Amino acid sequence: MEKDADGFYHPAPAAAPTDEPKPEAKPEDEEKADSSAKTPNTELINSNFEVSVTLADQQADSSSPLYSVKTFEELGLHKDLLKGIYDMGFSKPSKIQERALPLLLSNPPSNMIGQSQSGTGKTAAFVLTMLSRVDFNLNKPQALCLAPSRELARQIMSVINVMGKFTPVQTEYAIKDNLPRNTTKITAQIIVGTPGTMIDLVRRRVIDTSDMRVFVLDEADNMLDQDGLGDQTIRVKNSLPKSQVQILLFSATFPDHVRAFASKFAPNANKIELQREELSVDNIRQFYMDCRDEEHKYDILVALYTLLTIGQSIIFCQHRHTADRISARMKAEGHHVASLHGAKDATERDQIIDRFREGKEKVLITTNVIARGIDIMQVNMVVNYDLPLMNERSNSRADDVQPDVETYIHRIGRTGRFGRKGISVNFVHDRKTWQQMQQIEEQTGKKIMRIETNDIDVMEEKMRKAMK
Ligand SMILES: Nc1ncnc2c1ncn2[C@@H]1O[C@H](COP(=O)(O)OP(=O)(O)OP(=O)(O)O)[C@@H](O)[C@H]1O
Repeated sequence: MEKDADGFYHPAPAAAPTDEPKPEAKPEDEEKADSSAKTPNTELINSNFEVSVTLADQQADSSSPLYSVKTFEELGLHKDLLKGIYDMGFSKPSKIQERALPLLLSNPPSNMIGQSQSGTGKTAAFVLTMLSRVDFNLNKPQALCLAPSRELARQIMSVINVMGKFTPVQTEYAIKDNLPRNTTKITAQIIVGTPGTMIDLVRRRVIDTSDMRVFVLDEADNMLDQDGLGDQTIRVKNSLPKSQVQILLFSATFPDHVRAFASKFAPNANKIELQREELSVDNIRQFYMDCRDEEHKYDILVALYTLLTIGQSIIFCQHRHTADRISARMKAEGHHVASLHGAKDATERDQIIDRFREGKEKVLITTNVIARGIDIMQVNMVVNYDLPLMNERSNSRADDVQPDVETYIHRIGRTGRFGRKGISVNFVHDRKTWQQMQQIEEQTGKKIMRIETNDIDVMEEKMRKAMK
């Protein structure tokens, strides 16, 4: 593969991904699903994704009707919780919920490791479990939920508050700059937060863990990874009573290097998972655009601006300074964009994500900080301005840096929520990024199609077609 006359890197002809998006079989209710961001796509509820269930109790019969439910009523939930579920507009459990909920809610409580694609209803499953396990008459912490970012913790909290709105549940955050410094005791039943703040509150005994019943790790692979938040998460777990706590690990991805540890962390867990190839959903159409160099990436992003604002879009950069730099430049050129990353202070982060969630901002330029879990239905485009990369180790040659396939799957999963359509675009600009994209393609088993960038009008037309 060499640079051509236009300065682009192209694949060898035999391996060339086709220019034209493949026609896709339209799900029957596609039009309906697209017509309103509020109408869930029943494709996901009816989908044939193979959900594999491994029961911790080998004697149990996984084909028993007890292990799969078609309605929320069958779960024997309290009527106030059922009301909350229906109030959210959920009529039936999703595929993963069908299998997960009976196991999550059965007694005695058992641990679970649940893996299914982004946007398939994992959050609702573990929130329902927390809400149905706590005793509302006891004013003590009984469920802890950890997430890797404050944005995700706040989102999970909003699901708890909506689903639990007909119950007397009390909730509290364990996120930075939220609790008054002189707080001595949290009496709320469910606490959601990030690991650093949570361990701090546990250590200072602001959170008494003696009555804990449920411990949830959302984005669990990231939370257990030693390169990530592993240490702090383990410390939180070690503060919990040794028995009685139901441990729930959920993520769209569980790479091999955390899989074994996850099984130790949540011993005897029931496991629900999908094949890796099925993890990036088919309703997200993936493209790449080849750019001549870094500067050309910026030009292409600007050329895409109109398309980015048709719905909402998220632009992912590898570094905070890139997010700041391109957003400042775009703003100076009169475009309306927002940027969000971990170096901004808590209040600003909250304001930015809230404005984006409310649709007041249409384009969000960010880093991996919101690659996971963030659920905003109107996001119909994700741009990987920089491909996600594994931690660049100081001693590794630039050429050796591997793509971070898990993060890629999570990033593109910010669109195509709950079976809706979405598109993702990767910018490649040299041999190295091209190879990294090929590795992503190989490892996810999903084709990434090329979109020409030579002629902006043609590019725009192709994108518009793909977005329909
Ligand atoms: N049974 C249901 N019926 C209708 N909508 C649902 C149902 N379950 C979940 N949803 C909606 O689908 C969207 C995605 O769900 P959720 O955020 O739970 O996905 P997730 O699997 O946790 O995603 P991620 O892996 O990205 O964290 C949410 O907006 C949620 O409200």
